[in-house]
Amino acid sequence: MPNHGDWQLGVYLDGLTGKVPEHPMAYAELERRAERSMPPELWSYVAGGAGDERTQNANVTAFDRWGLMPRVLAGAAERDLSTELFGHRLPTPLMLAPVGVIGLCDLAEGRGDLVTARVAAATGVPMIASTLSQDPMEEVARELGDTPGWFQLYPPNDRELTESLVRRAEAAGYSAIVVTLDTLTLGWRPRDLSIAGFPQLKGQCLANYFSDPVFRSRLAAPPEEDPEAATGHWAMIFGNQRLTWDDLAWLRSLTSLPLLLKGICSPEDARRAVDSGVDGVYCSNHGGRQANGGLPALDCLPEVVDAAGEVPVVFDSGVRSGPDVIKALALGARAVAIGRPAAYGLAVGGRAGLEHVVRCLLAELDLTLAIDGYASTAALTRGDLRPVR
Ligand SMILES: Cc1cc2nc3c(=O)[nH]c(=O)nc-3n(C[C@H](O)[C@H](O)[C@H](O)COP(=O)(O)O)c2cc1C
Ligand SMILES: CC(C)CC(=O)C(=O)O
Repeated sequence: MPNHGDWQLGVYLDGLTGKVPEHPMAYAELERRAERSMPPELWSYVAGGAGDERTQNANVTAFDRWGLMPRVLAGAAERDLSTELFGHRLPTPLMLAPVGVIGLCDLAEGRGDLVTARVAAATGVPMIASTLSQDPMEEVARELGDTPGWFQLYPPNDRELTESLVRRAEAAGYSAIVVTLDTLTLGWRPRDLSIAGFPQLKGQCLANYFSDPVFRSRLAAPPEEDPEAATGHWAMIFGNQRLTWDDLAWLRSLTSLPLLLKGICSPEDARRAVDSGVDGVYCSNHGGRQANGGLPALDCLPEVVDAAGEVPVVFDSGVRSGPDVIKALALGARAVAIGRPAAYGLAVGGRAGLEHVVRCLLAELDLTLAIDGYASTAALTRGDLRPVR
């Protein structure tokens, strides 16, 4: 596993003379380039959010309301970016959030799930592999090398299939299961609904279902012979709106791997999750893709952290820069994940593009700590932030 020295300042500057592909990119430029590179239906699907996207935008601007207090002469010549999660010491607190259709964001070959895993292996930044993928989870896991991978589970409304997906994730070597609970049905996404982006895309990211023995046993003909019927069956089983807290004991009993619940924004839910025996709480509003009119995820983070107590909290939604990562950590997250920035990096430059996004983000994170006098990401606290007036 690469040590965190890889993205320390010196190497970053080396990067400017050739190691980092092209030049460091601010998020706005990355987004512009991604829009130019991606087919319109894929761009709409990835960039879009729920309703008029106010919550999605508020996720991003929420970070502007906090500022890191700069300190001087603080002994931050060497920085420790590492964090610990479920017995793994990770070189940095950054993670790659699960993104269904990340496969298609690899515009050259459509193998984005595998490419993302290779970038995870090269950078030591863990990947959370989505249930919705172009390539089966077993093949994705093989690309991860020594870097931990977590499997994100959309629990279908078929318990036997849910169990089968979890068993496969365990056998493939994933080291945690993340159950996403904010997408038990799809959100109101006008960009998708108007140009029918997602319906065209979804058939291409069902490899985990089509390769599953339980899923296959539900079909009259194998997916290779009748993909339309298989996709239709998937549409029937994907949504699981009847899932409640009563099902949590069953979900918990499915695995002895660390279990996280993703989509938690309310402190009551965080408390309930902890009481139900989960190992981690994943505070996220799905990047504003599911419900509009809600709170920015960052605003929910401190209360979720307080409610979770000793249980670690992972955060995503709106993270666009190194300083954003610092703010989420200071508000109590143990690790911080990116969704759209990773998808855009892949779209703009394939493997090199995604690696560039990851390395730029980590370099900016490290450089900001160096300048503002913080020697350790794990030691950041809320007291290091002030509200911006
Ligand atoms: C195109 C796209 C597909 C996504 N697919 C999944 C998914 O399959 N499972 C999941 O739990 N979250 C999914 N998410 C949500 C991300 O995991 C994450 O919560 C979100 O992207 C974070 O916000 P950000 O994009 O502002 O970084 C998806 C997000 C995007 C943009
Ligand atoms: C198929 C979808 C549910 C994938 C997803 O989580 C998303 O588009 O946000």
